[in-house]
Order: sequence, then C-alpha cells, then structure tokens
Amino acid sequence: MTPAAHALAAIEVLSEIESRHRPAPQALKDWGGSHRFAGSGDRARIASLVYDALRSRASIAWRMGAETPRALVLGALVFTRSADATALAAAFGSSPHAPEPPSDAERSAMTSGDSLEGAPAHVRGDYPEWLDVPLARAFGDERAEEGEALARRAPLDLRVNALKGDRAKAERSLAHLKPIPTPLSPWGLRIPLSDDGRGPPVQAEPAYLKGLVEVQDEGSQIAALIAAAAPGEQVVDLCAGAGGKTLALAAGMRNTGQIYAHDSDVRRLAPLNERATRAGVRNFQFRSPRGGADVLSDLVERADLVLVDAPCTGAGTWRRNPDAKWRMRPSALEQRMVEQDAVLEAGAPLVKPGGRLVYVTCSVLSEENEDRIAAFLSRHPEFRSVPAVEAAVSAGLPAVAAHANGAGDALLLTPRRSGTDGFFVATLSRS
Ligand SMILES: C[S@@+](CC[C@H](N)C(=O)[O-])C[C@H]1O[C@@H](n2cnc3c(N)ncnc32)[C@H](O)[C@@H]1O
Repeated sequence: MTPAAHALAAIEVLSEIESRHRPAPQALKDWGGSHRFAGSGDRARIASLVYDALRSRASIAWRMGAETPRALVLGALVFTRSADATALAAAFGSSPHAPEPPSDAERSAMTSGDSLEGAPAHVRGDYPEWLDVPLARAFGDERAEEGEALARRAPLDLRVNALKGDRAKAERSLAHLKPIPTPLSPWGLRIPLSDDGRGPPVQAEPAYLKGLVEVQDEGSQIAALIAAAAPGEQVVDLCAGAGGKTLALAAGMRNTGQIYAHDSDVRRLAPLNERATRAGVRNFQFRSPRGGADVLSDLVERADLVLVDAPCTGAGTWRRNPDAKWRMRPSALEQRMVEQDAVLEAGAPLVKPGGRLVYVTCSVLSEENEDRIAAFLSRHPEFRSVPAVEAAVSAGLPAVAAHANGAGDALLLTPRRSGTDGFFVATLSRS
C-alpha cells in the first residue's frame, strides 16, 4: 500500500470510530479483517496514523477548521509529521486508492502556519473541555503544556529482569534495536521508534522470550521500585491485573518471601502465570476471587507491603490510549473514585504494624490521587504519609525525589516532568 492508501484507510477507520462509537483498537481490527490484502506493516502504519490523529484531535480540528476524519488525518500528516502540503496534494490526486486532493480551503489551513494563538487550554493541551477544571487543579497554568506532552507519542520502554541478568546483558542482546538506558529507572531501556511512531516487535526477541526483558513504561517501573519490596517480605499485590508490577516486585525480592497476586477480575490475572514462568518468578501465588468468599482473610496484619495499583481513569496514559481520553466521561471519574476508596479499605487491614501501603494510579487527576489519600488518612489515623523524598531516597532513587507533588507527600510523574506516563505514587506507613 502507498502512503496515500494508508491515509485513506486511516480516514475510514476514524469514520468508523466516530460514527459507530467503536473503540479504536476494535475499529482497526475490523478494518484489517475486511481488507485482507493489507499486511502487518500496512496495518501498523494505518494504526499509527489513526493514533497520531486522535492524540492531537482538538488542536488539529482548531487549525483545520473542521473535525472530520479527513481533516484529522490531513492535519496529523502536516502538523504532527511535518508532511509537505504540496507533495500531499500531488500524492492524493494520483490514484483511486487515495483520498481526494485537498480543497483550496484545506490547503490554506495546512499551509497557514501552526498558530494555536487564542486557542483555549483544552485545545492547546488536546483534552476534553470538561477536564479543564480537574487539570487546572492538578497543574494550574501549566495544564495546556502538560496536556500537550500527554498528546505526544509514548516511547517503547523495557524493564530488565534482575532475575535473568543485568542491563548491560540486555543492551548487548538488543544492540540492533539501539536501546538507550532510561534516566530514572536503573532497570529501564528505551527503544527508539520509527519516524512514523512504530516500535520493533520486541516480543519476538530472544531477550524477551527468555524473560530477560518485559515491556513496561518507566513510570510503572518506578512505581514498583518505590514500593521497594525486599527479599523475604510478605507482599500483597491487591490489584495485580496481568501482573506488570507483580513481576517487577518479584525481581526486587530475588524470588524470596511471597507475593499474593489478587484481582477482583479473574480474567485479568490469567496472563500472569505465563509471564511469571517466562520471567523465572516463583515466589508468587494467586489469590483469585471465589464467588463472594474473602480470599485474603488469612493475610490480615501479615503483609510487610500492600500494593494498591488502583483502577483509575488512565488519564496518565493518554499517549498510549488517546481514544480513551476523548471517551472519558465525568461519571467514569466518579465511579473510579468510589472504587479507589474501596480498594484502599480492602488493603488497609492486611498491612502489619510497621508495614506499608503503597497507593498507585496511572492518573494525573487530584480527584483520584491526593483526594483519595486525604480521605483515607482521615478514616485511618493508624497510617501516616511518608514524604516522597524519603520514599525515593530509601528506594535508592534519589533523582526521582525531584518529582514530588506540590505537598511533597507523593510522587507525581508526567510525560512533561519525568518523560514517563503519568503516575501517582503515595507511600503510607502503619504505626
Ligand atoms: C491499574 S489495573 C492493575 C494493573 C497491574 N497491577 C499491572 O501492573 O499490570 C487495576 C486493576 O484493579 C482491579 N480491581 C478493580 N477493583 C478491584 C477490587 N475491588 N479489588 C481488587 N482488584 C480490583 C481491576 O480488575 C484491574 O485489573
């Protein structure tokens, strides 16, 4: 397929997303299913263009003066990929498998400079207008810049698994992918993306297949490192999901002690077994839900560490899921807040005196972060906040201390501040 044919396909996929309210991954999958001639490289290029358009939807619409799928794709090519408008016009007119050539109005929008002057913060920051108030709470006058950084492409980060080797060994194994050590996580490697934003298929690499590396954003690695699970400890991973952080915790524990991997949704836990086998993790056991039974009752006041990687809106991961940012509704935020209070309540009794509870979200919204911790502490005087600097230094990550939130009682990572996905990490210790 030609680049123009990729653009036409991206327009079709975006139309499907808009008109039938299909989630982007589903719409892309459907398109691939009904266009079998497109190979995996073509499908990846189309997906990358669709995601570029979605990331910058509001600012592209402002510049193009239209929010149609076609305007979004033209704008993504010109404004985020620096395509030349004249060359595009020539390529687009040349084949039946290409979009119509740009109209005069489109050409003038594409070449009239990149001015977002006068645009409101939610347009400059590419987020839904209703989130302007929550984001102003989190970032004040810097919300547009934070939004802009959340609208860029995410890097491809790997975590080197200490149970299988060190960073130098992984760098040697992946040398052909030109990995670069990540600045904050001592276990992170960043793999450069192609010009159109695609990463190499790392899952086919021997280093991945042998469990030496896992795909994990540097922010997620830091959240696990701050939890600082030590060898021999009893650790409850209360919202373990597919186990991204479980595996990182196990690496820090050198396969000693015990991790109890729990999640209210048993289907989410399913991939963990295979991932743990590949990573050589042996010190974990599942605590899968069994009807209404309390599967954690034997762990009350026994855990050195309870990690609460809470369900959240994912507002820190918009770089990877730009579709989710436009779909997010106020009711979803309210629902997540209720769930966050519930998981904190479920985790608290498991912490032994002197133990710690680490609360993590991949959101940047204070409603899901500082507010939940403040509400929890008001209900639980037996817990106190550990200052972020103290938590970072004692986890051996002094550079991370620079990313404390305003009050200094938690870490707030963002693409703009730390070059990672957005993460909030609060450490609470029990008296
Ligand atoms: C952010 S995800 C976890 C990601 C995972 N820890 C990782 O690092 O890959 C949040 C998880 O919380 C789970 N969850 C939601 N409510 C819960 C509850 N009341 N108890 C336990 N898990 C819950 C969800 O099923 C989801 O898998």
